[in-house]
Order: sequence, then C-alpha cells, then structure tokens
Amino acid sequence: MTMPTIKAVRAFTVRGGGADYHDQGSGHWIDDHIGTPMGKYPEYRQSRQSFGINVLGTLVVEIEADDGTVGFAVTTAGEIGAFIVEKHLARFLIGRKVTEIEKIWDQMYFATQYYGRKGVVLNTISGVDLALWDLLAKVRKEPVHALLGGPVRDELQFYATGARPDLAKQMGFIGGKLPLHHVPAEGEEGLAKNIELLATMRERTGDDFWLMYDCWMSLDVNYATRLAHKAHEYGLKWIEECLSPDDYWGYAELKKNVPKGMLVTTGEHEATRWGFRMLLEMDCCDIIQPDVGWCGGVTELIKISALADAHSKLVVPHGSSVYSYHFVITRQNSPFAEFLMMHPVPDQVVPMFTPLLLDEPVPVNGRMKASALDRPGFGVRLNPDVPLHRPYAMS
Ligand SMILES: C[C@H](O)[C@H](O)CC(=O)C(=O)O
Ligand SMILES: [Mg+2]
Repeated sequence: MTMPTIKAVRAFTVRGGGADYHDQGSGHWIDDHIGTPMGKYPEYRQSRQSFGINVLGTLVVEIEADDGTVGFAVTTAGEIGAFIVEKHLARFLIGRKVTEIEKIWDQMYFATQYYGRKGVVLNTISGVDLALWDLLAKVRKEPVHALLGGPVRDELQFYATGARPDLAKQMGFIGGKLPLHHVPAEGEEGLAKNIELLATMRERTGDDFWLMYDCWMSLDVNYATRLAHKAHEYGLKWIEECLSPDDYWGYAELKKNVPKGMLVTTGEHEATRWGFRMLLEMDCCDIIQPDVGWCGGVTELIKISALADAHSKLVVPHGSSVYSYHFVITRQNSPFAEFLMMHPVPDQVVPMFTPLLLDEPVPVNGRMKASALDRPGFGVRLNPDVPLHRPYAMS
C-alpha cells in the first residue's frame, strides 16, 4: 500500500469548553472554590479562572494528506500552541509519509527541547501526535485502538470526576472523585470541611462505592498526610495530585505516610517518559495518570505505559475523552478510565469536550462498549457550529 504524504498542517484556537475543559461559563462546579496552589492567596481562592486557569483555550490541529484525508486532534494550548505548530513544528510534517509518526515525534521533541520539555510545548506536541494517529488510522480505515494492538476487553468501565459522586453512583459509575475545596491556608476549619464533605458523600453512596479526592497540587506533605489519615475513616480509595508535580521527594514521602490500603495517584501534569521515569523510579505513587493530550500524545504514552507496567503500576489516564478511551481499551495495566463530568451541576452525562466534537461517545451506566470506538481514527468530527480561529496561518 502506498502511503500518502502530508501536504498541509493547520492550527486553530477555540474558546469555551472543548479540550480546555476549565474554560467554562460561570456557576460551573469546576470553578467553585477548588483547592489549588494559588489558594494561599485569598483573592484567588474562590475561582480558578481568577488566576487564569483558562487563559490558554483549546488548540485544534488539522493535518491533511495528499489523498485528501484529514486527521485532527484537540488539546489545551490555544494561541501559543497554534504559533508553535505553524511556525515551528509544521516543517517536520510537510512532505512526510503519514506513517512517519515516531520520527516526527522525535524531531518535534528535540527541536523544541531548548524551550520545551513539559507544559504547553508538550501539550502542543501531543496535539500534533494525536492528529497524526487520527490521520494514519483514517488512511487505513481503522480505529486508532486497532493500530495499538486492539482491545483487551469488551468494554471500558468508568469512575466519574465531579462535585456529586452521589449522583455519579446513581448514573452507574464505579466511583466518584471529588475536587478538594479547602487548602492548608484555610486552617483546621478548612480541613474539617474537607472531611465533612467526604463523610456526607460516604453516607449518601454507601460503603461499596469508590470515593477519591483530587487535590490539584494544592497541599504540602504534612497536610496531605493528615487529610489521608482522617479520610481513611470514610474509606477514601485514593488521594490525587496532592503536591507540586516537581516534588518527587514529597510524593515518595507521602506514599510511605498514607494509611495502608489508600492509594496515592498523580501525573496529570507530568510529561514524557523521562518525567514519568522519575515518578516510577522514586516510587512516588500507586497509579500514574498521564493526560494523553498533554504528556506527549499516544506515541509517548505507549512508552510511559510500558515503563509503568514494568514497575507493576497502573496507568489510568487523566480525562482526555476518546484519546484516552482508544488507549485504555488496549492495555491490561489500564483496567478502568476516568470520565470528567462537564455538566455544570453535574446531574447528567455530557461529552467531555462538548460542544467541540460530534460523535464523542459517553459512558452509559458507567460503561462503554469497545464497539462504540469502532469508527476510523479516533471516531470524532469537529462540530461545524463551533467557530475556529487560525491566528498564524502559514504563508
Ligand atoms: C477536578 C480537578 O480539580 C480538575 O479540574 C480535573 C482533574 O484534575 C482530574 O480530572 O483529575
Ligand atoms: Mg486530577
């Protein structure tokens, strides 16, 4: 089979939801006094948008082959990402065969290493990589999961992240991950409120439902240890992303400090095999949570996942909708998946990247059949009603 070559690369930005899922309107649970590293400043405590959690917006990368096939992907990188794609990365794609994914990744990573390595540059590389997988799979008329070795199970099982684990239980999810609301700067009163909310949810959900706390980098080792011990009484399954992603030493200490049976999870703001190597070799956690739209894309997640498997660790990717689902369904060490509840309340299931994508599958009764992922590529389309902006069109 002669493979087509890449003839065009386009990068667009989008505001309001989409891959930048923190870019929501007012009154959304995801922006309601959630603990963050900026919570030490009272003026940035009530709303994450107040310190700029949504400044980036969504980046859409489109890659067109000379046979007319178009692959695309979305991630969180906005206008900065669009600049990097059009002014820098496009040169490593134009004229290349659609199969050259590994080489293109290597060139994108090492060409940006002097200003990249993590953060928005890796988000952007991830977006390009996912668009390449979408393109290759569409050229081959197969779903991405088939290119990754095929499903290892018939369906995905999900836990839900959101403000209402009690409602998530009624919707059929296996667990509910709450955002932690109060940070160490809010003292003993804040700690008590954090425990009270967990106790309320435990009472509403009963004992056989997983409850987790997402701490979004807002704690220190001492507070996280105290929270973990108090939360143990209410059966907290795991405590997530308590510390700065750079504090590998703190995570290693925390993992030793938590009560026996409680899991420590982290990694959604970590990137590349080298970053995850630190988490794994320093025994920082029980589950790693790479975001496939941020950690380097599918090409890098394959390596991160193999490394984790060799350390007997689970990989439960952060959010990222279809980009996660196509991966998780193919890996034994990814036994379940996250579903981020993007409904503002959240009392119903809506697609995670709503309103940006069409055909985005959602869990039904907390589950998704492998057959829901059987369309070519990642199986989604851009919603033509969502306006795209192309700030750095290549001349
Ligand atoms: C709820 C968390 O603060 C964050 O918005 C999402 C996240 O970290 C997760 O889904 O995990
Ligand atoms: Mg998280």
